Amino acid sequence: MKLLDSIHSPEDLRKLPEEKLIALSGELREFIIDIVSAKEGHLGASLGVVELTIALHYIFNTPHDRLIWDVGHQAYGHKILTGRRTRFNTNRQFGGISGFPKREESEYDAFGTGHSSTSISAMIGMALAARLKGDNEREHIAVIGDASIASGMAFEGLNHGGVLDANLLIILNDNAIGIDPSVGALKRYLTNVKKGTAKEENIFECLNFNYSGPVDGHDLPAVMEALRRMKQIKGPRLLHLITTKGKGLKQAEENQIVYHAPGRFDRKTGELTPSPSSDQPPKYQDVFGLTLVELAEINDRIVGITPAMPTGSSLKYMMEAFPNRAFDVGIAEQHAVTMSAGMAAEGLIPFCAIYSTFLQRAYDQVIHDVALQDLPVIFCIDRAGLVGQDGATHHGAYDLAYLRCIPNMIIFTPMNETELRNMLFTVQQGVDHPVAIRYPRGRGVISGWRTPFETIPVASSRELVKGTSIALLSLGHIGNQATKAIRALGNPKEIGHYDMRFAKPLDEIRLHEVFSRYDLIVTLEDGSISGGFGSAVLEFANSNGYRQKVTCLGIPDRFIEQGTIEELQDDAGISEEAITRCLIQLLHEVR
Ligand SMILES: Cc1ncc(C[n+]2csc(CCOP(=O)(O)OP(=O)(O)O)c2C)c(N)n1
Ligand SMILES: CC(=O)[C@@H](O)[C@H](O)COP(=O)(O)O
Ligand SMILES: [Mg+2]
Repeated sequence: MKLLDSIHSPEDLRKLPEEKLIALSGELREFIIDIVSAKEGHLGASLGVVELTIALHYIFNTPHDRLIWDVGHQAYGHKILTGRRTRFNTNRQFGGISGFPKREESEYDAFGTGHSSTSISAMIGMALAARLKGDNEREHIAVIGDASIASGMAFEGLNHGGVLDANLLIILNDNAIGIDPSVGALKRYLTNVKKGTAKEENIFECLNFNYSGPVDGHDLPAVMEALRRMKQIKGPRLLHLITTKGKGLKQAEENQIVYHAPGRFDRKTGELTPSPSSDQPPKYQDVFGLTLVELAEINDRIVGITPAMPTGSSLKYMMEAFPNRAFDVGIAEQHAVTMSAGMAAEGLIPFCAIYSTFLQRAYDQVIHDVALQDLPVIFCIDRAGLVGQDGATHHGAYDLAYLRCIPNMIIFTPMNETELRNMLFTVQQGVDHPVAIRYPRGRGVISGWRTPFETIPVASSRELVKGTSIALLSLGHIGNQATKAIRALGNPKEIGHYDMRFAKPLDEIRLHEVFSRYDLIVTLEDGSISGGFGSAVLEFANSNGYRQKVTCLGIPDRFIEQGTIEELQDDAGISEEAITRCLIQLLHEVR
């Protein structure tokens, strides 16, 4: 029997003789590779903290001692050792366990994560709570990566934590990479610490943390010894571990960007499983990234900004082509937005590429620094809508609602690659307002997308099909599901379909036509119904005295968990089947 099979909780782990832990780390690594190779997920980060995970649960009294995993994509080993080994094959699947720590899933998941750099603040909150309850012994541990600790929120926590008389233990897991290589002055400083060439003063000691390290994070006895030493000390402490992302799988160590979340791969050779067909439409992110390079060639005022997602957003193409005009600022969404505002104030045309879910962190900057000054920052909002297996922390469900209420914003969402390309072309000609262009994770619908540029007038929509009594108004890529649903019903003459393109400003001329012609209206979007595009249409109808029934299809008022995008769209009621069901019902009403 394997050692791993005997561990159902950290209680079992703590009963193992210490000399067996190295063998256990080998088994844990193999188990993670086994499951992730078949079921997909985040690989490199979890492989890099196998020794640390075992040591933490062995030495500390979890779950009483609080353990928080920043971002949480490295917590697979933690999940497996804390009673979820037999369910780990459902990781990130619909109805299965989450790919991130989640309080409702286990008492060992002290705090839910997914977005980065929250662990230090959450840990401080828990430590202060313990102190107020008269417990000065409990330990509070935040495991945070080198890219995440460079974020503003982590610095806020360091600044506060350093003056507290509370049990705070930060484990800095330094592998010198985020998803893409880490950037910035802190990265440079940490590199110098590792080389032993850092200045005398240690940055963390200056902030009043008791610093220890750097320690080889794959030398299990050394990690155990360091943790035991830290346990003897009270107050704010930081242990600096050096690890290798992807440790234990050659390809993952050698190609850390790809093996961050590699998709399926051969468990034995490590080779990636090829995708079924090369003749697929392009990913929206690539249409954005490659089109931006074309536009930057003809317009030297264009600059590109990404907060730590050059590969995921495909801004990497512009970074390669124009290294002086494209910037990875690290995990710093707030800085990315305000820096873009500064650039726009100076007459540049900043394309700020940012995932919908991560833009949430820079909401005040969007309002206060961009919109209030009506600065023409172009937000290229990727991963809008349901994103799939990353689940509730990562869905881009709210951008339509949270942007629509901001004065001066123009919100465009393309139904296909050509519309995305043409809108990127349009805005660089000069729109004079902030613009949000939102598009989903995944592929578009057409292969020959590199068509000649055309301008898209602001607030213009497209009539796709004229009908007699039911108008379906769709926004963005999800409109393709509506096209399929209408086709599946045999293109009934009653149903008209419109690609509305703009959530703000609305194409009011079109809406007057639609409300004058049709008896029933359906709106369709891949964002929250509350406050989104459907709400905008209802506001229009209300303020113009139209009385038709308006059915709003979109993401309902609950958090959608993880699964394939198809499963989740069905769950939310916006899949092709769900749209078909809705249209059948409405056809009964009008026939
Ligand atoms: C606020 C926020 N921005 C961006 C991301 C996307 N993201 C997930 S992991 C990651 C890199 C994290 O790097 P690091 O902290 O060094 O951890 P490692 O993966 O190396 O363990 C990024 C940018 C995120 N999760 N949250
Ligand atoms: C953990 C995290 O936040 C990222 O790794 C995220 O999962 C990336 O998402 P994409 O795969 O859509 O780029
Ligand atoms: Mg890292």
